[in-house]
Amino acid sequence: MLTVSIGLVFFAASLLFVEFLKLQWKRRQLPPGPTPYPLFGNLLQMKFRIHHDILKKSSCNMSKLHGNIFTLWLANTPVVVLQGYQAVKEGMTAHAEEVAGRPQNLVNIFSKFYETLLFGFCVMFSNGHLWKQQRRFGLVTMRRMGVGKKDQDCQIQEEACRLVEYLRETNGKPLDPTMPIVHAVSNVICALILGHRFSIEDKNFRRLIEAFAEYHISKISLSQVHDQIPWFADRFLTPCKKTFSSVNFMRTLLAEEIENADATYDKENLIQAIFDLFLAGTETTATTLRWALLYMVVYPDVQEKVQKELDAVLGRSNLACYTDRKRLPYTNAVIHEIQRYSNIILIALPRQTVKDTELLGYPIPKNTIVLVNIDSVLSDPEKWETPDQFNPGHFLDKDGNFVHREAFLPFSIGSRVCMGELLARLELFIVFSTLLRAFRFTLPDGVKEVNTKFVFGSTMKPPPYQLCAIPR
Ligand code: HEM
Repeated sequence: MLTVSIGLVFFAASLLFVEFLKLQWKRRQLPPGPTPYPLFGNLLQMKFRIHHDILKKSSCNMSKLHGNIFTLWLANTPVVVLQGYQAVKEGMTAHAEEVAGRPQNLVNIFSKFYETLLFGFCVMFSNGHLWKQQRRFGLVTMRRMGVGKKDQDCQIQEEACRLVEYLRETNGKPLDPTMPIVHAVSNVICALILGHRFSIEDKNFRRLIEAFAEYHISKISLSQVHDQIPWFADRFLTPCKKTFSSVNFMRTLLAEEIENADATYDKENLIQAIFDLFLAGTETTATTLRWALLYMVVYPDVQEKVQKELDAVLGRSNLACYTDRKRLPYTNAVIHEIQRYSNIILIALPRQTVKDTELLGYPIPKNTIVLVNIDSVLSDPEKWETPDQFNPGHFLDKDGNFVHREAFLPFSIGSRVCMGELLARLELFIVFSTLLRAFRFTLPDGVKEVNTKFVFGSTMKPPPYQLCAIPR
């Protein structure tokens, strides 16, 4: 009996050893990185989590050890990580088309669950012709609907003014600004792509927003259960059922909207394009605006300076337009610093090489996953004077003029750069300026300290907080 056990242990150890050698052979041409082990790759070193703290610490250490491009193994899948401005810029632009894919087999990095939810052709995760078609369609739709034109300013101004009205009704009492901000941002997208806004009381609108929130909080653990036993999850797991029912509701509502608009486009394609813009465009912008208000209560001197500049340049009555940013260098710098410092997307959506290519001198085979560490760019010590401090001075010269910084890449870079960058910039500028002209934001009485440590998720959100909007 003992001999059989020893034999089995020896056999298993030999298998593991062969696997170990195979792994070392496979990694010989890839960028360097920590030694991967059979079955787990580097997951043991990463404590089985792609968590920010771990990634920040380990990627800093790894870039010190291995340079600004290194390979991590998630089980037996190699993932090449680009770290810091120089590596990200070069890696994403030198052969932009060759790193423009998304991992086809999302099971490896996300899950079958998400693939099912996204119906396989969401612009964010599609590839090749389908991606090009969806991306072009989305961009043309946004342009046709006026993004970047004067009309778009008016739509955003209208939402900003309604947000002001809503906050005014609170009479300076403490409130969590999350829902009013989400309503405002969602209505900008509705007005843009559906041609009308919704009243906050509208049942469908409320359900639509809840459905998107439901979608965003669907957990990785949930997806893993769904992947293993889909029939069970679909029938008996309430969060799973809720997520799918939310997605179905969203798509049905969008289908009805298109029906009413008598559209002549390919219906499925159009639903997906609208869905994408909603999915990618609401949470990101709303989360940034929530950080913006939080930083204003944490840094009241910055808030006061913005308000002084807004009063001096725009007076008390004019509405803020996007072109005004040129006359408002301090306000513009503060908005940029809010985006840099809040850094809501630590790592861009995963990329995949679509053919054999080269990244920073290393040959990278087709179908290799590439991660762009945006966090490491927005806090690159070689590019920012005080990377770990909230400092609007990062975007100002010594005379107080606004300066563009090449390492400001919150929307990523390359062929798959954020499609909604312009819309997001418009929204952030107009909503932020309108709110700061109307209110002084303060902490509720008795609250002396605020937690600014982000909550890890699909975007890095501020922890729930309350503030008072005191009319100016
Ligand atoms: C503050 C707000 C926003 C931030 C920080 C942000 C950031 C990003 C980032 C980092 C990516 C990944 C790019 C890559 O893979 O390299 C992305 C992709 C994308 N974003 Fe945004 N985004 C914002 C707002 C928006 C808005 C308002 C929209 C649309 C209305 C939008 C639509 C998209 C789409 C469709 C993609 C996928 C592009 C593709 O795969 O080709 N985003 N965004």
